[in-house]
Amino acid sequence: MTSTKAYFSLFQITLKEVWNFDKLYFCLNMIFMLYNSLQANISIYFVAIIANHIAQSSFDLYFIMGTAVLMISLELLGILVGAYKQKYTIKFNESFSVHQQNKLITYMFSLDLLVKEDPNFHGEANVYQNGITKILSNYMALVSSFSIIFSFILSFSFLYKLDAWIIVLLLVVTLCRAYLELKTINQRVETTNRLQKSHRTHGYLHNILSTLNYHKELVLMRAVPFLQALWIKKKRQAFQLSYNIEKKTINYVTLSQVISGLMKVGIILYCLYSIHQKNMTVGDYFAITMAVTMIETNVLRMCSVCGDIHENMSYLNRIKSFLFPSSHVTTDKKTIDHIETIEVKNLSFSYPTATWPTLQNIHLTIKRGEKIAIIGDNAAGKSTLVKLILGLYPAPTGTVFYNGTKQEDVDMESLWLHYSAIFQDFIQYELSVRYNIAISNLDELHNDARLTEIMKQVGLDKLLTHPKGIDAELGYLTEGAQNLSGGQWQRIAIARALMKQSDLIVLDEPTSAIDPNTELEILKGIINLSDDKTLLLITHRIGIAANVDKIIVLKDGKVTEIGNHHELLQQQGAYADMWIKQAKMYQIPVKENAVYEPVI
Ligand SMILES: Nc1ncnc2c1ncn2[C@@H]1O[C@H](COP(=O)(O)OP(=O)(O)OP(=O)(O)O)[C@@H](O)[C@H]1O
Repeated sequence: MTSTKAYFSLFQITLKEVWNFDKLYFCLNMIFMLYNSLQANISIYFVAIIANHIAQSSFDLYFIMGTAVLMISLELLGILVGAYKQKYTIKFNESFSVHQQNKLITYMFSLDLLVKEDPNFHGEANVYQNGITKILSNYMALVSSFSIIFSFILSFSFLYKLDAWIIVLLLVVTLCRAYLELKTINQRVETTNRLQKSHRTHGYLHNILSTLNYHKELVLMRAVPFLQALWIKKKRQAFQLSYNIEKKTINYVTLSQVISGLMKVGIILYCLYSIHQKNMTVGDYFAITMAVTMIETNVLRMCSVCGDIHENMSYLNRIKSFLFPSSHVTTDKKTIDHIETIEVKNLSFSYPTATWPTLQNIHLTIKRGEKIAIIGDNAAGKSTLVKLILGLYPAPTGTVFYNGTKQEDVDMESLWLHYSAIFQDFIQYELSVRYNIAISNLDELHNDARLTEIMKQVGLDKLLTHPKGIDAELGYLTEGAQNLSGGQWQRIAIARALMKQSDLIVLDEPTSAIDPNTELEILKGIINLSDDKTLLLITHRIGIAANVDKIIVLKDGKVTEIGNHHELLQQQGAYADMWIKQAKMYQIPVKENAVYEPVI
C-alpha cells in the first residue's frame, strides 16, 4: 500500500515538474500522444470500410476514394503535428536538462563538505546525475501509458465478431508475453544497478589510461600493462553481466514471438473459416488482424513503459531530497562584516567514517592581523583544523567562535565573503590568466593594473611577456594555450587568494612546488601584507614558519606547542627538533642551545 502511495506521489512530482516548467509542452505532448492512438484506430476502421466495399461486386468508387483520402489526411495531420512537436521537444529537452542540471549544481553546493567527502556519497552523486534525466523519461512513460490504455480500449472494440474463447486466448497469450517481458525488465533494472558500480571502476581505470597528463608517470613506472590488464578484467566482468541479461532477453523475446506467431495463425485461420461461413466480412478480417497486432504491440509497449517507470521510480525516490529540498528554516543568523577574533575552545572532531578522533581538545585564539603557521607531521590534523575554522565542516556546538559569536549562530555566507583560501588541491582553471586570478574578485576582472601588480608580487612577471599578456589561455583546452609548471600554477593560485580583498587568508601548503628562493620571497610578501590581514599558513618548511607571529605545532590531533619562533626554540620540543633537522638539511650552521634568527 505504502509503495503504491509512494508511486502516486512520484507520478505527481514528475507531472508537476514538467507542468511547472513548460505548460505548452505538457499539453502538446499529451494531445499528440492521444491523437496518435485515436488516429491509428480510426485507420483500422477506414481500412475495414474500404475492404468491405471493394469486396462487393459493384462498389462506389468515389466513396472509397473519399474514405482513403480522409484516412491519409488524418495520418498527414498527425505527421505535421508530430514534426512540430519534435522540433519543440528538441528545444524543450535542452532547456529542461539545463534547468535540472542547474538545480542539481545548486543542491550539491548546499550540502556540507563532510557529506560530499563521504565515499558512499560519490556513488549517490552518480545516481543524482542519472536521476535528473529520469524525470523527463518518467513523464514520457506516463504520457505513453495514457495513450496506450486509450488505444487498447479502442482496439478491443474491433474484436466483437470474435468468439469469447478467442478473446480469452488472445488475452492469455498477451499476458504471457507481458509476463516474459516484465521478467526481463526486472532483471535488466537489477543488472543496471550492478553495472553502474562496475562502470565506475573500469571507467576510472580507463580515465587514468587515457589522461595524457598521466602518461609520463605511467610510462616510467611501467604501470601501463598492469592497469590495462586490470581495466580489461573489470570491463570483461561488466560485459559478462550485461551479456548474460542480453542473452536472457533474446531467449524470452524469441519465445514470446513464437507464442504470438502461433496465436496469430490460429486467429487468421478462424477468420478465414468465418468468412467462408459468411459470418464475417473481409473488412472484419482486416480490422481484427490489425487490432490484434495493435493490442499485442500496446501490451508490450505497456510492459516496457512499466519497466521504465519501475526503473525511474527507484531513481526518483533517491533524488526526492534534491528535487524538493526541505524548506530552509530561516533563523536569525548573525552576519559578520569583519573578523576581529576567531576562538577555538576545546574542539574535538572525528570524521564520520573514522574510528579515532582527528582533533582533540584544541584551544586557540586568532586575532585580526596575526600571521600564524600551523606545522606538524602528515595526518596530524592541520587541514582538518583549518576546514573547521573556516566553517567548511560544521564544528561541534560551542567550539568555534567568530568575534565572540558561536559558529552555528553565524551566517557563514557572510563570513566567507571575507575569507581567501588555497588548498593543496586548488583548481587549475584551463581559462585565461585573467580569469584564473580574478575569479575570486570579479569586480576587478578588468583592473589590469591590479592584476599585473599581483602577478609581479607572486613572481609571474614572465607570463606578462606572452603576446596575449594577461589574456593568455592556460592548460590544454584551447589551441595555442600555454601549460604551466607546478610551481607556476601554485603562484597563480596564490595570486587568486591575494586578489580577493579578504580579512583572512588561508594557505594550505601552497608553495611546495615553488623553488625555495621564490617561495621565501612570495611568502615574505604575504607575511608582510597589511597589518589588518590575518594569515593561516600550513607548511612543512620550518624556515618559513620562523617568520610568523605564532606557530602552532600539531601532533596526532593535539596542539603540543604554541608560541613564536624564539619561544618554541627555547622550549626545545618538537619544533626545535624540526628546526635543527631542517637547518642541517639546508646546511645552516647549528650551535647547541643557540637561538636562530628567521631565515627570511
Ligand atoms: N574527508 C575525510 N574523511 C575521513 N577522514 C579524513 C578526511 N580527510 C582527512 N581525513 C583523515 O584525517 C586525518 C588528518 O588529515 P589532515 O588532512 O587534516 O592532515 P594534515 O595534517 O593536513 O596532513 P598532511 O600534512 O599530510 O596534509 C588523516 O588521518 C586523514 O586520513
